[in-house]
Amino acid sequence: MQHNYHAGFACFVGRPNAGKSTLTNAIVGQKIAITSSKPQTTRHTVRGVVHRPDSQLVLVDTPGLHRPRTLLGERLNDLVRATWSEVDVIGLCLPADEEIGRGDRFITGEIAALKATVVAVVTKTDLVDRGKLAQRLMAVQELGEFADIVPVSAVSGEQIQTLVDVMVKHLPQSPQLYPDGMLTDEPEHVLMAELIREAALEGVRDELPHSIAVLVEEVFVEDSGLTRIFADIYVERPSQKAIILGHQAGRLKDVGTRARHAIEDLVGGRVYLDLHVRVAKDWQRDPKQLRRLGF
Ligand SMILES: Nc1nc2c(ncn2[C@@H]2O[C@H](COP(=O)(O)OP(=O)(O)OP(=O)(O)O)[C@@H](O)[C@H]2O)c(=O)[nH]1
Repeated sequence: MQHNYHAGFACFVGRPNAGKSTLTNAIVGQKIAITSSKPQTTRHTVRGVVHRPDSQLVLVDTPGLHRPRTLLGERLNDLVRATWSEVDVIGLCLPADEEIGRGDRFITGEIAALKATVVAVVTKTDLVDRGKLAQRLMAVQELGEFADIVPVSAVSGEQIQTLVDVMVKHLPQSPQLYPDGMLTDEPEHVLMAELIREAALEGVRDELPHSIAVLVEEVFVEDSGLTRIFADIYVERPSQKAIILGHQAGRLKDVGTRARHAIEDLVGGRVYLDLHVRVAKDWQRDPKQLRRLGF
């Protein structure tokens, strides 16, 4: 483990419209906010990873907290608290152009009990003048105990790097959590795998009904913006491999082109797709293989 390397999870919370999503995008600085219509299997959706030489800040999405009115509401809130309790740093977003309200006080109270370090983030500072901002900062100071209070504007970019510095400062010492250059994890991988699987099945659906699975091994976003994806298409038998490959692997080439276009639409940039077809004998009956393939 690299000495003095810090890494951990952080999320932004706050009432609706507080500027959480805009702030996340400003920090990560790339189009990575891919929303899957499928229910998430992981508790966190990683929205982005900020890589620095000595640290890694992993920004996750967490569901919003609501005033519980029903038992279901309480259960949901328990889930939210469980999720929140897994992050190291929470950025509480409070818009500079609005008074602190009951919703803000409620959320502040809820997160105060967690182990996470809470940083108050006064958002949308470009919408107020200095006098108003000073007033708001004082009101925030009275709202609760915060490790830091950072005013930012996601629109002008002001103080965004300072906020990252502050959040990183509160991360625990830890080995690197994600490979260099990786910006998102599972949900995006799952979506990419699904697009590749769709392309691979096109035209041969009747021949290969359920015997094909796709595993995205690695995704790297290069500085140039090119996304490199390494994925394996798994089939059960060599005869099925031959179908996927086609004559002189010509069919696989088409599959790759179709999948690449679909993924380029998804990530909003250029994609290099490296596809391999592998035979994993009877993977559907092997729990270990199934788990590996995400089932
Ligand atoms: N002027 C200005 N507007 C901002 C800033 N950040 C966010 N906004 C605007 O505020 C509105 C809400 O921003 P979001 O990022 O969607 O807020 P959110 O907290 O994710 O909202 P919910 O998804 O409803 O919880 C949007 O119209 C943004 O364009 C900022 O720094 N400056």
